[in-house]
Amino acid sequence: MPFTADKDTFHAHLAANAKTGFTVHYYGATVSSWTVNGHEQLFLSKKAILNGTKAIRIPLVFPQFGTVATSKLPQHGFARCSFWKLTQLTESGDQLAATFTLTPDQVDPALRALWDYKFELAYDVTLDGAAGTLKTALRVKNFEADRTFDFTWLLHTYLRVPTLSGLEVQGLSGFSYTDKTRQLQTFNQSGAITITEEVDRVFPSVTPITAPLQVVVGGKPIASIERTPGKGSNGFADVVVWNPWADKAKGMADFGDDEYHEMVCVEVGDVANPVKVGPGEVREAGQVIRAVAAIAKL
Ligand SMILES: O=P(O)(O)OC[C@H]1O[C@H](O)[C@H](O)[C@@H](O)[C@@H]1O
Repeated sequence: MPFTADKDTFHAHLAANAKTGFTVHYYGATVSSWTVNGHEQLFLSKKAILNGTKAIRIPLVFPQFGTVATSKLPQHGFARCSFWKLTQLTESGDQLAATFTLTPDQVDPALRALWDYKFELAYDVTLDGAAGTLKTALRVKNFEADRTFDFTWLLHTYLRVPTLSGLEVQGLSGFSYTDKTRQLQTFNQSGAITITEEVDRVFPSVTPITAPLQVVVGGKPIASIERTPGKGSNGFADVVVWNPWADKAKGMADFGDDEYHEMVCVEVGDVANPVKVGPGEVREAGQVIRAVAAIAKL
C-alpha cells in the first residue's frame, strides 16, 4: 500500500491509482480528504485549524453528542480532540484499510475525568477503489471489570457538494425530527430536505437502517450513505442533517463565510438514546459512503 505519514497525518492511496486515496489526521482520527480518481468527496474548510488546538470539522463524536445539561464534557465529547494511533494497515486488491485507536491514556486527563471508564475505541477506515466507497466504522470495547458505561456517538461526515441550489437530502421523508434551530420542537419531514436556511435536524430511529440516505443535486445523485451493522448493534439508529448557513458560518472562526454553499453534513449515530455497553462487551456500527457522482465521471 503506498502511503506517506508524518507526525500529524497519514495518507494512503491505491497502488494502481495515486488519485484514489484518503488522508487521516491523527488528531481526532479525522478523515480530512477522500479522493476518487482525483475528485474530492469531503469538505474541509480553507480555514480549518490543523495544529491540534481545535477539532477539525469532520469529526468523530464520542462519548457525547452536542452538549448535555448534566455533563461537563465539551460539545461532541473528547474523541475529536484527542490524538489517535494507527494500529493496523492492510491492503487487498482495490481495498485499503486503516484502523486507528483511542484509549483513556491518550485523552486529556481533565476530559477523561468527566467520562472516566476503561475503554478502547477503534475506528476503521476502508477505501474500496473499484466500488468508489469509503467505509468508516466505530467500535468500542468496555474494559471495566464490573461497570456498564453509556455514551452517544456519531460519524459527523461533511460531504462536499457543488452547490446548495437544487440540492436535496433524500431518505428521511415521513420521519419526525427535533429541530435544533427551533427550540428543539418536533416536526415531521415531508419530502426531501432542501437547504435554504440553517438546517440542524436530529432524526431519531430512522428505519430500516439499510435504506440509503442520498444527496442529489439538480436531480443527479452526488453521494449516498448507508448505515452498516456491527458487533452488538444493528447499526446507527439516528440521522442528523446540518448546514450552518450564512450567519452561523460567519461566527465560526475555522469556517469561511461563504463555504456553507460547499457542504452538507449527513451524520449517522446513536444520539437520541445512549448506548449501554456492559463489562467486556463490544459495540460496533458504521457507514458506507458512496461517491456516486465521481463514479459516474470515471
Ligand atoms: O461546531 P461543532 O461543535 O463542530 O458542531 C457542528 C454541528 O454538529 C452537529 O451537526 C449539531 O447537530 C450542530 O448543532 C452543530 O452545530
